[in-house]
Amino acid sequence: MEKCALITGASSGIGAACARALPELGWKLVLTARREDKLRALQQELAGKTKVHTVVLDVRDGAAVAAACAGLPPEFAVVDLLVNNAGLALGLEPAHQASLQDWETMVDTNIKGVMYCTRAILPGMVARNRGHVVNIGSVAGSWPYPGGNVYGATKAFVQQFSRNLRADLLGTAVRVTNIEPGMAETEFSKVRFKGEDEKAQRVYTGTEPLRAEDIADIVAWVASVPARVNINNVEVMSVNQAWGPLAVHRS
Ligand SMILES: NC(=O)C1=CN([C@@H]2O[C@H](COP(=O)(O)OP(=O)(O)OC[C@H]3O[C@@H](n4cnc5c(N)ncnc54)[C@H](OP(=O)(O)O)[C@@H]3O)[C@@H](O)[C@H]2O)C=CC1
Ligand SMILES: N[C@@H](C=O)C(=O)O
Repeated sequence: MEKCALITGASSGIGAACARALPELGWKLVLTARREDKLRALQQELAGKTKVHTVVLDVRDGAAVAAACAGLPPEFAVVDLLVNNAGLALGLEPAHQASLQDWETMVDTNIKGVMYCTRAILPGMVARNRGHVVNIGSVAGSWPYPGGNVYGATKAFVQQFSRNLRADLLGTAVRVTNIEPGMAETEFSKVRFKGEDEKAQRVYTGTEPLRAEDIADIVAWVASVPARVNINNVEVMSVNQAWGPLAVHRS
């Protein structure tokens, strides 16, 4: 049976890599993000591999999330895998200098976006007594670093929300997994440094970070273990990174 996965933030990085990895395991896809051109290009790339429906969606807009999830075409309406991946970090300033607007954007995207999407999709999963919510947290949710202030705190929310969802879902067959990647080379740093490409590139210079595909492989794995198994939490770093986001070995 072809099952349907809904991925937020599918227009680049880890979300796009998940979209490329899941069809091999028989998943059809609902791909969402704000950049329609990127979604369409990915839909074209995946033509012939699986069925793909795209939805332009800003996860910060709770009403839009609810409407989009309620209005999926019948072929995509039964979502068995929700990948809450859309997220971002903005800025690396210490708390006393950081932009409040950046903080609000991170809270709205990384916390409220995950809440809105989960709340929209979860009732169907519970009613069918099957489904899986995979949240993309971060090592920044457990490990502090200078400038990580609100970004890390949003990912700590994702970690504890994932655990508390498990508590609420006990007695159902619905699974919840929190995946916490370390540094992965995606558009993440470009977004964080707001187009200051040199700063963004410096993050990945002299080291070999994770690739988006590495995280997508983990998403595919946690979704394909036997239904009796719930992988609660996966913390994954490049071999060149140790105890936290700034503990990166560079040659
Ligand atoms: N790269 C890294 O080192 C790490 C990343 N992560 C997490 O992984 C996740 C994916 O990031 P990554 O792939 O690295 O970065 P990218 O910047 O490559 O991808 C982020 C995705 O999120 C989407 N997105 C951002 N804001 C919104 C929004 N308001 N509404 C809908 N979609 C949105 C973007 O799409 P669009 O702009 O088109 O809306 C894009 O598809 C994030 O949650 C991030 O925090 C965790 C640990 C490490
Ligand atoms: N690697 C990032 C993860 O989320 C970070 O710099 O915090």
